[in-house]
Amino acid sequence: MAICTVHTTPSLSMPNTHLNQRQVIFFTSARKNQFFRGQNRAFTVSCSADAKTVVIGLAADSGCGKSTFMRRLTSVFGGAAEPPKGGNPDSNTLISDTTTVICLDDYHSLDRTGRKEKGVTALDPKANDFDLMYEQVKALKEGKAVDKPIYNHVTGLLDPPEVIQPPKILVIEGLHPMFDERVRDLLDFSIYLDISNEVKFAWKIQRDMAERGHSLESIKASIEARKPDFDAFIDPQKKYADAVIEVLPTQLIPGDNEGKVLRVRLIQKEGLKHFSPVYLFDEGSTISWIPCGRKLTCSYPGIKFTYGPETYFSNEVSVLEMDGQFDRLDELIYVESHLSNLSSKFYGEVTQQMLKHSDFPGSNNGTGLFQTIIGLKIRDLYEQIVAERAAATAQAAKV
Ligand SMILES: Nc1ncnc2c1ncn2[C@@H]1O[C@H](COP(=O)(O)OP(=O)(O)OP(=O)(O)O)[C@@H](O)[C@H]1O
Ligand SMILES: O=C(CO)[C@H](O)[C@H](O)COP(=O)(O)O
Repeated sequence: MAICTVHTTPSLSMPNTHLNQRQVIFFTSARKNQFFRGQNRAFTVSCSADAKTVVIGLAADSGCGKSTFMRRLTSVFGGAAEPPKGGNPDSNTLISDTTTVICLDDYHSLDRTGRKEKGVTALDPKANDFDLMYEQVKALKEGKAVDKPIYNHVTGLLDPPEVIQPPKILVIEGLHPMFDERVRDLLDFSIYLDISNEVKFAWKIQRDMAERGHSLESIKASIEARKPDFDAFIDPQKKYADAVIEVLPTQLIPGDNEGKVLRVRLIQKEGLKHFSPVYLFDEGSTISWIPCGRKLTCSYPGIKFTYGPETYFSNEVSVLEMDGQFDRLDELIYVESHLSNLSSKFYGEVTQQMLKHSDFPGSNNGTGLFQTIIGLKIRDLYEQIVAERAAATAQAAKV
């Protein structure tokens, strides 16, 4: 769909008829620059700029909560996300009314055997096709469908491609959304999930031992084997992110390394056009707040919020931090009422979203809270961009 202008001309048979000279309508871009002749008038359709897809990048190592974040984000827009209908059952793509989430593993240029033969990991840029990633994200952003490859995580092979239509919001999630400068420049907003080694280890053990039957030694070995490439190619992307969710062990329990109680920091870049950071109490000031008391039930070790300005990789940021976990999620409304710039559509929307997905990992702590907040921020960013485009088109029509 494109936003187009219809130029009407007086009818050839009725040259003095007063007609609207221009009208802004929605038209398929296939009709662009065509000439039509109606009953009493002739008109052409010209499209100054095609309506573009908003592109969001989400970077993180494997097993760091990308899928959970995506489920929270999709829910903010309503509707469930599903794999392409009738397609490859092992597709990594998730489509909803508003969003399409593509997994960048699909741009692995080497399959599992190829990586083994060449002695490279999936994190190594040599195992990924950044030219194709750039071309296809660019095409989707311009409103063109693409034939995207599929990396099959079950077989470790590259499957035949699937057609991806340009959505309203395209999320590219995976190991390298901000690695290649050309791809990075296509992003309207970028997020990095920065999970500390201790916490990553605890989550991996929980998932891969409990749910996938791996041994403790094999989990340790896999983390160690990936670490050099993670440090070289994945971690450095966080300096480009507009928002970083940093997950660390709690500071409320001295010496804790269980990874159950978490300290989570939402690092938000200042000065972006379509994003204004969430703040606690008083924008720009430094705050420390322990909300436990009459309105918020807290068992040991309690909850502590902090907020304030910082510098992150030479960028001015504001950081909202939550250490600890909620006992009763419905009481989150008390915390929500003290946060500003949430981009919610009604009072209590953050709490409502969190309650709706109370079974998702991290719903009782800052990971779930900050993922939900960023979900609302992405909706707001999308709505701002769409409104700006509509205003620009209306203005062009007036001129
Ligand atoms: N906020 C959280 N709190 C606790 N555990 C979490 C959290 N987020 C994720 N996990 C754990 O990590 C596992 C992986 O989460 P998720 O599937 O969302 O990550 P992912 O980055 O999409 O993983 P992959 O890339 O391997 O598919 C979950 O099954 C859960 O055990
Ligand atoms: O880091 C990863 C991204 O999710 C995977 O390890 C990578 O895609 C390789 O996949 P596989 O485990 O199928 O070899």
